[in-house]
Amino acid sequence: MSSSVVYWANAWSMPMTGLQRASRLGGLLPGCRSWCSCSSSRKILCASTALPRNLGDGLASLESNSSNVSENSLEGTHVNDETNILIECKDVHKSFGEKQILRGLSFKIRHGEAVGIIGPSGTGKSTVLKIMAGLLAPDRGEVLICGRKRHGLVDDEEIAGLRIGLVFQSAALFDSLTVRENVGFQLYENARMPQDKIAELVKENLAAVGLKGVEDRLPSELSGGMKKRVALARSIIYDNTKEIVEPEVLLYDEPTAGLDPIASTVVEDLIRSVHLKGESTTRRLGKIASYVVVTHQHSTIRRAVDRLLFLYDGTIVWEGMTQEFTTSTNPIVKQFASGSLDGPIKY
Ligand SMILES: Nc1ncnc2c1ncn2[C@@H]1O[C@H](COP(=O)(O)OP(=O)(O)OP(=O)(O)O)[C@@H](O)[C@H]1O
Repeated sequence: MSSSVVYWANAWSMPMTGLQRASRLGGLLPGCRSWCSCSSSRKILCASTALPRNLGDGLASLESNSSNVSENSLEGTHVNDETNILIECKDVHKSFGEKQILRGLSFKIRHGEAVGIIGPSGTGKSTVLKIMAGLLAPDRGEVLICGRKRHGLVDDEEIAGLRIGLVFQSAALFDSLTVRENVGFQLYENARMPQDKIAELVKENLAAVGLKGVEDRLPSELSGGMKKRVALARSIIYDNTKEIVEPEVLLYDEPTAGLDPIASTVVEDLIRSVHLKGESTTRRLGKIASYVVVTHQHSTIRRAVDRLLFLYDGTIVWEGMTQEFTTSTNPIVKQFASGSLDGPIKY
């Protein structure tokens, strides 16, 4: 058996064949699904014992980690660390029919990073997340997971030791299941835990997203914001009785879209709080080693991520630390940050 786990949280658009396939593979997540083609003796194969870096603390090395970034588009501090790369997209191309969406996209997500992907609507941000999660295959270029090329999609047996979760914009809860069953679905399906222990974990994870006493409700009895938080609880719950759990990269697609400012703050802080910053994956099991957030919201950019990738016209046209975003002189970034109609971005 492979030791790989690639898990996909909260996907709502999975075709039935995929669901059935996931079930066969033994790890179906709720609305999410889990491809657990793994044995119980899974090992951390790519967890770094190095502490995640505090990216805001003056790491001075500059690095162009994106071959298509223009000369002046790398700003500020970047990590020149080739040993801690969890996911790498290399010269990725993707078209839908005649429409070319990605035209040679390259970037790296390192252990410990909190990365935002921003850019105008329709530029392919969600597509990038799906490619990273293994739900879509690039037409050209490659995706490396812990340095190993992914040949297939999510159930690629050769990917080992890194879980990749995708939290879709839509909460994608199972309508006929209670909140408890939705949040605990993965554990009810896969874990060898007593039901009361799972219920306890569900309660804890719901409390972490600011929800109490909703376990017995159906999704239809929740507001949109509550559903999003339930979906987040579902994406962070894990079997904490296991001795070793793979580190995980969580990919969030517009986690705060449609939320009021306070609910957005709750979600942004939650995204931060489940991150493994400052701790070793080997010590705190099952926590989020790195995460990537696609967002349009300024508050989410400010609160939830440290480094930004700006996607435009199929490539990363700018990358920098979050604080550099508003002061950048890059005309594309300037226009986007100010919301101006004048500039290189045409609608
Ligand atoms: N499965 C698909 N089939 C055909 N076209 C698609 C598919 N998925 C995405 N597209 C198209 O690819 C383009 C990029 O879509 P994507 O959702 O990745 O953009 P985005 O940057 O996330 O947009 P937004 O910010 O509006 O959410 C869009 O034009 C979209 O219509």
